[in-house]
Amino acid sequence: MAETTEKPPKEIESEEEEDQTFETLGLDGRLIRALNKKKIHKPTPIQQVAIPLILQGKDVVARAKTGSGKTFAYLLPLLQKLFASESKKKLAPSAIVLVPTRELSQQVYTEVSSLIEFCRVPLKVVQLTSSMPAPDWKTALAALPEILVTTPACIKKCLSDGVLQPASIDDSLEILVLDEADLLLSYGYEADIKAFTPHIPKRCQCLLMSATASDDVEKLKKLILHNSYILTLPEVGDIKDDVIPKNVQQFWISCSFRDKLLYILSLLKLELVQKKVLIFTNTIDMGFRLKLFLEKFGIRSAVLNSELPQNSRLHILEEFNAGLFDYLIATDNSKSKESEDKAESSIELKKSRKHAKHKADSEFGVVRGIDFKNVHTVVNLDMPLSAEGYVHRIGRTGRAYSTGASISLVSPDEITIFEKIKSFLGDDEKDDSNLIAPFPLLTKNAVESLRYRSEDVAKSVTKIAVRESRAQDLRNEILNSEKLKSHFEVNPRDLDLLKHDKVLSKKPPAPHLRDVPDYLLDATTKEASKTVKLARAAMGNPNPARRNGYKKNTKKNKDPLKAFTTEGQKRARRDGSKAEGKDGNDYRRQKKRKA
Ligand SMILES: Nc1ncnc2c1ncn2[C@@H]1O[C@H](COP(=O)(O)OP(=O)(O)OP(=O)(O)O)[C@@H](O)[C@H]1O
Repeated sequence: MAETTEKPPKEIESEEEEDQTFETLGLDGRLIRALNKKKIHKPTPIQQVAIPLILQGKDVVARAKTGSGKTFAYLLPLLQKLFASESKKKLAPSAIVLVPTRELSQQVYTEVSSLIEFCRVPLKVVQLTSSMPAPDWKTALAALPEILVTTPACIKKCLSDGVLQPASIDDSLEILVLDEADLLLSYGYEADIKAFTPHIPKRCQCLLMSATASDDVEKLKKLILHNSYILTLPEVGDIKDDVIPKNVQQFWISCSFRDKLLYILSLLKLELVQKKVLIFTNTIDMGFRLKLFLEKFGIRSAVLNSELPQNSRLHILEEFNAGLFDYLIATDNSKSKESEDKAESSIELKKSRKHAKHKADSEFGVVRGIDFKNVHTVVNLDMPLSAEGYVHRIGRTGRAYSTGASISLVSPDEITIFEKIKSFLGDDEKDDSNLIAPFPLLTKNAVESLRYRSEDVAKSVTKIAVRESRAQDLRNEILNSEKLKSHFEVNPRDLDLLKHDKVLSKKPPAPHLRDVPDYLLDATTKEASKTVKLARAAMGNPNPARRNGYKKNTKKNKDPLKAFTTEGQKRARRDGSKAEGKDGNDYRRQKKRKA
C-alpha cells in the first residue's frame, strides 16, 4: 500500500475538461504513439486527473461515469511505470489487475496486449480465469509475466495452490488495480479479497476504479487503501447528471407486461430506434422468447447469456463489436445476493433454472464494464432489479462521448423499481427535470397497427419452443466453442467463421410478417422512421476515428430524439415553409423528397 502521509486524502471533484494533452500529462511517447494508432488523441477528464497522480505513485480512488475511459486512466500510467522499472525478471507479477468477471478480464487483457504490441516493449501480460486447468495457470505464470489480469477468486486460489508464493508477491508487486470496484464485492469476492490483502506489500500502489459510489467501494477503500486521492467526476453535488453520461438520452414507455413483445416489435420493425441495439432481459428464457418472436418478423438477433461456453460469449461480443449483426439480446444476472433474492421471486426464473441443464457461469458479466462498440440504443425489455443495474446497462451506450439513447419498457409491476431508479438519478417530477422522458416517436396507432400480427406470432412462441431453442442454441454453441478454440488459435481475426445470429426457428418468416405493409403505417410513424434514418445517414459511419475526435455535442442536434417531437412535427406542418430550426428543416426536406 502506498505510504500513509500526514495530510488528509485529497478530494478532487471536477467536470471541467481542461486543455490537457497526453504530452502535458507526462505520458511516454511510445504510449502516445500507441494511442494515436488506436485513433485516441485527447485524454478524457478522468484520464486528465488520474494519470499524473498515478505517475506520481499516489493511491487513487477514481469514480467516473460508465464509458468515461477509466481503463486507460490506470493502464497508461501503469505501463509507463513498468517501462521504467528494472529489467530484472521477478518471480511474481509487478502489477495485478483484479476484475469481477471473465469478460472484463479478457477485455483488459486485450487492451494491455495491444498497447504492449504497439509500444514494442518486452513486457508480458497473462490472464487467469477459474475455467483454466491448474497446469495452465502454472505455465502462464512460469513465463514470469509483469502484468496479471484476473479475478479475486483466482488470485486466492493461486496462493492456496502454491502457484504464487507470498514471498514473491511481497518482493514483486508494485501496483494493484481493483477495476469495477463497485462490483467486486457484489460478485461475492469479499472473502477472496480479504484473503489476499495481507499479501499486498506496504509499498504497493493501489488503485480503485468504479462507476458508482457505493458502500462496497468504501469497504474496499478501507481494506486496501489508506491515504488515497479521491477523484470524483462529475461533481458529487450535481446528482442529476451524476452517473449517466450526458450524451445518453433516456426514455421510457408504459406498457403492460403482455404487450412488451408488441412494443419492442414496433420500435424495431418501424425503425424508430438507431442501430446497433442492445436489449436486456432478466431471464434467459425471455431472451430466447424474444429472439424467436423477432425471427418470425425477419429480425435476426443473437442471445448472450451466462450458460454459453466462454469462447462463444467472447466471440459473440467480438462479432457484435465488429458490426456483424445489429441486435444483441443480453441477460444480465450477476451473483449479487440482492438481485438473486429478488430474481428468485420471479416464477419464470425458477422455471428457467430448472430447465437450464448447463451450469451458468458465475464469473459471467456482460453488462458491467464491457465496452460494447457503437451501441446506439439500449432497450430494457425487462426493467433491471436495481438502480445500479440500470446505470450499468445504460452505460453500454454513449461510450467515450458518442451519443446514445435508452428506452425502458415499464409494466405496472415495474413501476416501483422505475420510481427507485428515477429518484436514484435525481429525476424529480416536481422540478420537471424529466431525465427519463416518455418516448416521443411511437404512437398508439403505430402500436395498434401491429397488435394483431404480434399477438398471433407471440402465441406461436410457446414455452416448449423457447426451451427447445435454448437447448439447441446451447448445443450449437458448445460445438462452436470447440471449433472456435482450435480455429482461433490459428486465425485469431476470422470473425466471420461462425455467425451467432443464426435463425433458430425451422420455418422462414412469412412475407406478410417480414415486411410491414404500407397501409399499416400512419403518417406520424412514417415521418418518425424517416427522421431516424436521416439522422443515421447524417451521423455517417460509426468510424471510431470520428468518434474519438471528441467534438463535444456535435452530433446532438442531429439526433432524431432531440430533433423530433410530435408537437414539433405538427408545428412544422402548420407553419409550412416558416418552420424554423432543425425540426422544420428536416421536415421540409422530407416533404420535398416526397413531392
Ligand atoms: N481518450 C480517449 N479518447 C477516445 N476514446 C477513448 C479514450 N479513452 C478511452 N476511450 C474509449 O472509450 C471507451 C470506453 O472506455 P472504458 O471501457 O475504459 O470506459 P469505463 O469508464 O471503464 O466504462 P465502464 O464504467 O462502463 O467500465 C473504450 O472504447 C475506449 O477505447
